[in-house]
Amino acid sequence: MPNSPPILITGAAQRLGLHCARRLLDDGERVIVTYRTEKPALSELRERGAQTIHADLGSETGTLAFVETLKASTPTLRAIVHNASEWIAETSGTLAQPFERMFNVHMLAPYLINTHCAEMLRHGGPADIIHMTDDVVRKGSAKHTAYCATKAGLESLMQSFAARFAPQIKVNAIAPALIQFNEEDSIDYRQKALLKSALGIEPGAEVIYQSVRYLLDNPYVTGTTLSVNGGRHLK
Ligand SMILES: NC(=O)C1=CN([C@@H]2O[C@H](COP(=O)(O)OP(=O)(O)OC[C@H]3O[C@@H](n4cnc5c(N)ncnc54)[C@H](OP(=O)(O)O)[C@@H]3O)[C@@H](O)[C@H]2O)C=CC1
Ligand SMILES: Nc1nc2c(c(=O)[nH]1)N=C([C@H](O)[C@@H](O)CO)CN2
Repeated sequence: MPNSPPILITGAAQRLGLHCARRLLDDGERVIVTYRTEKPALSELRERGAQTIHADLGSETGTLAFVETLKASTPTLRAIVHNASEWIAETSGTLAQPFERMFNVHMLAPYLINTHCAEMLRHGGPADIIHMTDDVVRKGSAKHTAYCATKAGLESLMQSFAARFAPQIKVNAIAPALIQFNEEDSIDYRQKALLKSALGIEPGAEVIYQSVRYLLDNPYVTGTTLSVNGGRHLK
């Protein structure tokens, strides 16, 4: 869609966000991605016409600086996908600092970006905001307590913004569980994680792109959470 406003995906230099950026470019969408750390795949996205903006969404200052850069880059947006995230487990060390970091990237940044950029989505055409939460919000997490709490906050923000921005802007969440392991995950960890869902597979990032595409294309879905969890709730 060469004349359609761009889709913004935060934290899309790797993994799920990168895959969604690639697939949306395949669809002919205009794409803007943010990155905190330069990664090899960013060159490919730039060659394909994506705009890349450096953004540290770990503080109010960093997020507001990004908002200014974004507003200078485009007058309108087709969608915002809040994908940037840190997955920090509880350790015996400091508790507050990781909690603050995840609060900032999972809650404060989406809150500020949605508030400051809503007008960019009000252009008369289809407009979406998508919050990437986590299936673990359903029941809490003993090992990723602060992570889960901040993702629960992101889920709540989705509901509030859906009510506030209707009918011009649809706002939804995607709640994944075990989409793509990290390289350092051990065989034992992987085997145990796969047993936690009814379907028992590591699906890969395409299922997240399919979920994003569904929400972008469906004009009658807002204020909802799309669970992409392989049936974890059945176990
Ligand atoms: N992968 C999975 O199986 C699951 C993923 N999810 C959710 O899906 C989304 C995508 O997951 P995944 O691709 O694994 O995510 P990653 O862990 O790969 O993180 C995505 C990006 O977020 C960026 N980021 C982290 N903190 C900040 C910050 N303060 N400012 C700017 N960017 C930041 C990272 O940048 P940098 O490279 O600089 O660190 C990274 O490139 C996330 O929201 C995640 O919580 C939920 C459940 C399962
Ligand atoms: N920012 C991230 N969040 C999450 C990740 C990740 O790699 N980065 N991974 C998971 C796991 O897949 C977990 O759901 C099961 O192992 C959760 N969130």
